[in-house]
Amino acid sequence: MSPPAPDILFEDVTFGWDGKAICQRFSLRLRGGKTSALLGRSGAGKSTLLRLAAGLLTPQQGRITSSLSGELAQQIAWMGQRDDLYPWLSVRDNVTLSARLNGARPDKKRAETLLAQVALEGLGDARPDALSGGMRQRVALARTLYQDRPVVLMDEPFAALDVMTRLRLQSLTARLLRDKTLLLVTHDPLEACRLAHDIYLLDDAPLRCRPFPAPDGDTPRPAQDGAVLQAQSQLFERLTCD
Ligand SMILES: Nc1ncnc2c1ncn2[C@@H]1O[C@H](COP(=O)(O)OP(=O)(O)OP(=O)(O)O)[C@@H](O)[C@H]1O
Repeated sequence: MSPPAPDILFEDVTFGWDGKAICQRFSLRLRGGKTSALLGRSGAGKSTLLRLAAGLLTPQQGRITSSLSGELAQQIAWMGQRDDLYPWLSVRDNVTLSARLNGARPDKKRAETLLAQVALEGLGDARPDALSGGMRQRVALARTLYQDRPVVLMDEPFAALDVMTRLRLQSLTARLLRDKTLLLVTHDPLEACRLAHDIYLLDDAPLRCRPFPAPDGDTPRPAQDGAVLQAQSQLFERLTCD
């Protein structure tokens, strides 16, 4: 059995680009096994925070740790706005890419099971170019699940999709990543209100984090639910008025 998904702790993290501070003594605890959404103005520093958590950038001060023992970077899977599928590999080989990169034997059966879970059954031999944008993002989701990491970082994963595809993928993501610690950067207040247990608004650099009350209830919350729509409109107001 996998260990429970860990809390992620940002402690007094300071980081800047070219002398411009993005965060100064920034602290935040992400609850293990829950989805936290980060929203804020473009350029506030949301992606920088994700990259710090992933170990792609190093804090100039402070630290980012997991409540599980071991290195946080090894506990993380990443999914971004672009699917980054390799066009010369089949869909199945894209899903099992992490095994190839680690010199492990790709588990084709598991890849097929995951493709079925994202409703792409039988498409393992297809090339990514033959798929729609929504299908490609579902392959990217299967690739993320294949890594079976307890923490998933998502940077605007559905931003490039049409609204109906986006809603479907949000629901699928919430179901398939239910037990993970998920940190989701999004510009979409509805996405945050449907998927997140904890919502944070980020002020411009140097970052300050303000909690916003997420609607009650299990995720994915229905997009047409009254409480979800009300929270979405309040969140939209906070984002546009601040
Ligand atoms: N590689 C880099 N070199 C220098 N500055 C950078 C680099 N990457 C990001 N920045 C700067 O850091 C700031 C925060 O960028 P970041 O991408 O984290 O913001 P964001 O909140 O994710 O924005 P968006 O919502 O538009 O994606 C911006 O001013 C950006 O120009």
